Amino acid sequence: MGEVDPSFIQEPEHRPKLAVIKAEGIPQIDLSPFINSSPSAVAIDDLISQVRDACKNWGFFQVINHGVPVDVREKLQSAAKKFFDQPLEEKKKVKRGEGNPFGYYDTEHTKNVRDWKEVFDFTVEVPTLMPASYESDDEQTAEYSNQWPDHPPELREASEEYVKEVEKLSYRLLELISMSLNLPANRFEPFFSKDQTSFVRLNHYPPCPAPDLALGVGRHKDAGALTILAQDEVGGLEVKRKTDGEWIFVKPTPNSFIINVGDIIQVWSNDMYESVEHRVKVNSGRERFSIPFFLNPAHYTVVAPLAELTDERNPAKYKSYNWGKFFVTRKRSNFKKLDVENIQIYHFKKPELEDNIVSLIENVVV
Ligand SMILES: O=C(O)CCC(=O)C(=O)O
Ligand SMILES: [Fe+2]
Repeated sequence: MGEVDPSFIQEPEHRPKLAVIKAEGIPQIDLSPFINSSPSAVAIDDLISQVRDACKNWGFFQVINHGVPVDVREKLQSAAKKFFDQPLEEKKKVKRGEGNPFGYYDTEHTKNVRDWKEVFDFTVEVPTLMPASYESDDEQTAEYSNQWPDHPPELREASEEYVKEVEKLSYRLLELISMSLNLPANRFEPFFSKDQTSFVRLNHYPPCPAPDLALGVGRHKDAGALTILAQDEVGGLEVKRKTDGEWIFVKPTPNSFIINVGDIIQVWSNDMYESVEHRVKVNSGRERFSIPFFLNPAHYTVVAPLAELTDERNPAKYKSYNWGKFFVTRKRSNFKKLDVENIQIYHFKKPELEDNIVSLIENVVV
């Protein structure tokens, strides 16, 4: 990417600190009791309570013994490196464009500042159905498929194998999260079993001559339900600690995955769990690779706090919204610098005072 163009420069208050804060990191959870075929009830209960604590306190956790074979992950990591090692003209042959949001690109903006990275996105469900536009009155849908490059030839198969394994893990995690909210294990399954809009991103962060000014990914929250991230040994991910807003470095642990709850789980849980801000630092010496799997529901999913988790004492904090429209609106702002803030779930937040008054009136009447 050469010199640091001004479009990459973060506002002073969002620039990264180069020193790493020594702190207790995000919790690590050993999933082996859940991956084993005959786990004890006590072990499962313990796991559920670890997941509950991690989701409440951090919104993030790291899992080990997760059941995804290490060779499946390594095959994709090495194919991804081969892909990004090619000259730009080669990568641009599978560039995302007006007609297809999946493929290669290097001009993503997060909060209107350009990210120091290049990515290759591919979708899980082929074809993936999505609203054709972000306009709320346009009901047309579009069908998207993947654009696989000729080189390296193994990228497609490595990607498809990886998805199969990580998707299984995502369902197990959803079950744990569901039980941690005192819901049946399969409560979330119908949102994903048909027409899911999940996708995988291969991230490449090249060495950056100004790691004090730019970020690999600017501060953001993931918009979907759940993210399962594989990071390499270089490190760079930072999570905003809920207790004090400090940015905490996520130390790479070999063969682990980093899990975070996204905005949709925040809304479903009516703020019991929070989708937490994170960002990626870059460095001047080493390139870094990471692979997030974004678990997203069908585009027609109407996202709202779950009825089981709300009542008159804890009324729904959000108005419902359409996932597909939210997603395409967010994507639009990620690819060009806009003058407006991109769409966020707090735009759907109900005014609390009004809620309280309504529930007070209801209580008086009843
Ligand atoms: O590369 C990473 O560690 C995280 C990337 C990320 O947060 C994202 O792509 O949403
Ligand atoms: Fe993210």
